[in-house]
Amino acid sequence: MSDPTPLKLTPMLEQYLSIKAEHPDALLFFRMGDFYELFFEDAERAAGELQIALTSRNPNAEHPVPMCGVPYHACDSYLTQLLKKGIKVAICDQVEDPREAKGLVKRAVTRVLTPGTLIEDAGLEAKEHHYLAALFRDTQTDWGGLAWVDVSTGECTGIRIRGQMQLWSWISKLQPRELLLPDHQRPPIQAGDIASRITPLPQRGFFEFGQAKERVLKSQGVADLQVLDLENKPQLIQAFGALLAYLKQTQKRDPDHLQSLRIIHPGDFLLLDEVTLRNLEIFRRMDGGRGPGTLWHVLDQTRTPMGGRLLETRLQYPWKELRPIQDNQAVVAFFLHQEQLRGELNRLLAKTTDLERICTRISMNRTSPRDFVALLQGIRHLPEIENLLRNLPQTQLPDRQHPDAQHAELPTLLRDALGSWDNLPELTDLLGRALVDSPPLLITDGGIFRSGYHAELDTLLELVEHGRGKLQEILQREQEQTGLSKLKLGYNRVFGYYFELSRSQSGALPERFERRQSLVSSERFITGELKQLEDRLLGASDERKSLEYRLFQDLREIVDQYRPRVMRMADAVARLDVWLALAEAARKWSWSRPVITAELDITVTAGRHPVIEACQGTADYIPNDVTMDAQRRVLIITGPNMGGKSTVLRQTALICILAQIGSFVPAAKAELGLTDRIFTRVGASDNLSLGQSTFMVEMIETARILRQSTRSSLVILDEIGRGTSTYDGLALAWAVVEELVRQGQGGVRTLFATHYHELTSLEGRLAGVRNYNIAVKEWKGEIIFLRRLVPGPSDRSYGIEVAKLAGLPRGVIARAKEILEGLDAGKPNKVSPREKNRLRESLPGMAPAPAATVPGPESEILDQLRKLDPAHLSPMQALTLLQSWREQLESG
Ligand SMILES: Nc1ncnc2c1ncn2[C@@H]1O[C@H](COP(=O)(O)OP(=O)(O)OP(=O)(O)O)[C@@H](O)[C@H]1O
Repeated sequence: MSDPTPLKLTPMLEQYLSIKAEHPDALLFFRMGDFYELFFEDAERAAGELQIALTSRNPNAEHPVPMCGVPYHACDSYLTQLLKKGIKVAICDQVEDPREAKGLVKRAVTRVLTPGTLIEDAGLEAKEHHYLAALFRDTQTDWGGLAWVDVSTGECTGIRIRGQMQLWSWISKLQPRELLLPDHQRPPIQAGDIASRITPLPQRGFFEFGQAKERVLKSQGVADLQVLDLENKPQLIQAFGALLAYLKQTQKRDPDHLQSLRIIHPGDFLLLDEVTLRNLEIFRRMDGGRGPGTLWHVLDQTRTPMGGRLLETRLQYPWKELRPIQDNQAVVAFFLHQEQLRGELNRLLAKTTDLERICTRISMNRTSPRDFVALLQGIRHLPEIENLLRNLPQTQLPDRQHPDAQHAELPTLLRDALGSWDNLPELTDLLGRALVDSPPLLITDGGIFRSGYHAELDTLLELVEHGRGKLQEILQREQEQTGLSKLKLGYNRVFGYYFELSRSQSGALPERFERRQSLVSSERFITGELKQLEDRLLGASDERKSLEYRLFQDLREIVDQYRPRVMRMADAVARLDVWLALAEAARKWSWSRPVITAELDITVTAGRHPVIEACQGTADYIPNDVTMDAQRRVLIITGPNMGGKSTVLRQTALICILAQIGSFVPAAKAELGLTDRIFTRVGASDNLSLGQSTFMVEMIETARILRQSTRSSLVILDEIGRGTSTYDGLALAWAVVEELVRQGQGGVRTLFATHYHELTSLEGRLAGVRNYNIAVKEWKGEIIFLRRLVPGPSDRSYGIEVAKLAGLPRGVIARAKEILEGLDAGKPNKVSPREKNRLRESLPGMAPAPAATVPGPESEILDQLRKLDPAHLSPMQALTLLQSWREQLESG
C-alpha cells in the first residue's frame, strides 16, 4: 500500500504549527480576524470541552484540518471554562497591523493562561484566595521550601518546612490551583487530587539556586537575602525563584506587581492543619461543599471581597499572642455597641469594589475601561468612611458604666488605621474627570473618555458626535439654495454620504451636484462640501479611537503609580470590614467577648456550637459548660449515640479558634488559655484513594498528635480505635490517653469522646482524667436526649434505641435486644462476664450478623443444620453427625 499523500500546509498553518510546537501543553488560541481559532487536536479537545461546533478549515480537501473558534471579544468566558477545568491556554495574537503586513501577518504568543495565574474576576471566587504555589525539596536534608502567590492580589508568602509529610500537609491546607514542582520530583501518594494540579518544570531555568536568588532579589528590590529573612533558606529561594520565572514565562512580563515576600513560621500562629480545618468544617463541610454547614458561612458577614479574603486568612492563621487578639477584640467590641455606625459603614463598604484585584489587572495591563470605573467606585467612598469614623457624636459612644467603657474613645487599632487613612483625592479627581460613566469593555472602540479631559480628543469628539448636525446644516442650506425641499441626505457603505432626489426633479440641481448613482425612480449626488465633511467625519472616528487607545495606556500608567497607596487602603478597608463583620456576627448570634489568658485553663459557660445552633435555631440548642484545668486536663466523654458528644468537642475547638482571631464566641462566658495548635481525630475518614485504610489513617493521625502536641495544644479525639477489633481498639485508646496524660507536664488538654466505657475507669487512676457524659432519659422504652454534659461516666451507649430511631427494621431491633439480653443474662454460658461486657459495649460499632457475634455450640450446630442437605446423607453419616452434635453440646 502506498503512503497517503502528505498534508500540504498553507503558510498560515505552518506558522500555527511552529508556534504550537513551543506550547505543547497548552491549547493554542490563534487570532485570525475577529476570532481565536484552534486547529488539529486542540480544536477537537476545545470543541468537546466548550461544547462548540467542530468544523474544518478545508472540508473538501484530502486531509481536512479540524478547526473551531470563538469570537475574540467574547473569549473570556470560554477561557475561564477551560482554566477551571485545569487546562492551560496560550493566547497567540497578531502582533502587527494586518493592513500593514507584507504577506502573512506576524503572530506571537502574548501570554499563557494557567489555572494558577488567573486574574479575571469571572474565574475567581471573590472571597477566596487563589494560589499558585511552588515546592522545592532537598531530598538529602529533607528540608523543603514552599512559596505561594495569589497572582490576583500580588500577595506572596513562603515557608520552610522539614519533612515530606509536613510539606504536603501544608500544601493540602493551601489547596493551590496550580503547583510547580521540579520535573524530577514525583508527588508522594498523600498529594491526593493536588497531583492533577501539578505543573512539572525543569530544574534548569526555574529551580536552580543561582538564578533563583537573582530573580528573588530583583523582584523584591533588595540587594541582600538577609533583608528578606531568606538567608539559610535555599530551598525557599529555589521555590520562590521558580514561581517568579514561571510568572514571567506565562505573563510575558516581569511580575512587578508582587508585594513583599512574607515568610511565615509555623510556630507564629495557632496551627490548624488541613485535617483540623476539614474535621471542624471551617471552610468546607465534610462532603467537600462550601456554604451552609460551615463555620465560614456563619461567620462571614463581610461586605467586600478584600474583607472576605482577610477573614479567610485570619481563620487559616489565628493569632497565638495575647496582644493582637485583645487589640482586635477591642475594635470588635467597639463596633458591637455602634449599631447605627455599623449600618452606615456597611452600606458604604457594600459599594466598595475589589481594589486589590483591579490594581493587579491595571498593573499587568490586562484591564478594561470598566476596571477604572470600578476603581473609582471603590475609592470614592473613602472620605465618607473616614468622616463617619472621625466625627462620632459623643452620644454614640458607649457609656462609662458599660463593661466596655474603655471604648469611650477609639480603640488603638482603629486610631492607627485612621492615622494613616488616605482618601486618594488626586486619583478620585483624575478618574472622575477622565472616564464616562459606562465605558465599553474594549479599549479599541473609543467611547471611554469624557469631553473636557483632553483638548484634541474634544475636537474629534465634536466632529464625530456632532457631525450629524453638520450634515443636517448642509442639507438644510442646499434645500434652501436650490428650492428643492424634497432633497434628502443618505448614506451607504459604498458611496458614503449622498444627496438623493427623484428623477423628475433631479434635472433642476446646480452643477456642483455630481451624479453618482441612478436608481429606477431617483438619482444620487455628492458635492465637494459633502465629500470633505465625510472625509473629516470618517477620519475623526478612526483618529478618535486611536487617540483614546493612547490616552487609555497613559492613564493606565499614571493610575499604576498610585498602586501602593491603593493597596494600603485596600488593606485598611479589609481590616475595617473584618472588624465590622465580627461585630455583626457577635450581635446576630448573641456571642460574648472571651477573656484570653496566657494560662492553660479553659472555662466555657453555656457554650454553643455556632454552626449547629445556626441550623437548628437558638431556641432548640442546649448550651453546655466545659471546664478544663489542672484537675480536668483530659475529659473522657461517654454517652448515647446521637447524644451530642462530638458537638461538645467541636464547639469547644471552634470557640478557641474564634477567640484567637479576635472574635466574640458562642458562649455566655468564656475564659480561654491560649492554644498553640488544635489537633482533631474525628470519625472514620477513608483515604482509600491515597492507598491508606480507614484504620491506617486513624493511626497516622493519632501518631502525629502524640508526637507533635504540646501542653498548650488542644486535642479533640472522637472515638479512636474503632477501625479495628474491639479489644485492639480499646487497648490503643487506653494507651493513647495514658500518653496524653504523661505528656506536656501535666497532660495535654484533651477532649475524648468514646463508646469504650472501660476508659471511664481511668478517672482516679490517672491525674487530670475526668469523666463526663451526655445525659439521657429513658421513658416508656424510648430515649430522650437531654444534650447536657454532666460529670461522671454514662451507663451505656443506647445504640439499639438510636438504631430504632434511625428506622432499622423492627425484626432486627428485636433480635438485637434479644442478643443483648442474652449477653446480660449470661447466656450462652461460654462468654465470661468480662467479655460479655466488652462485647455489649462494642455492639453499636460492630457490623457482623447477630448469629456470628454470639459464640457457643448451639449456634454452630444450627448453622451446620441449615447448610445440610439430608438427601445426600447416608443413614450412617446422619447418625455420626447426630452423635458429634450431642458430644459438642455436652462439652460446650
Ligand atoms: N447541645 C445540643 N443542643 C441541641 N442539639 C444538639 C446538641 N448537641 C447535639 N445536638 C444534635 O444532635 C446531633 C448528634 O450529635 P453528635 O453527633 O454530637 O452526637 P454523638 O454523641 O457524637 O453521636 P455518636 O456517638 O453517634 O457519634 C447533632 O447533629 C445535633 O443535631
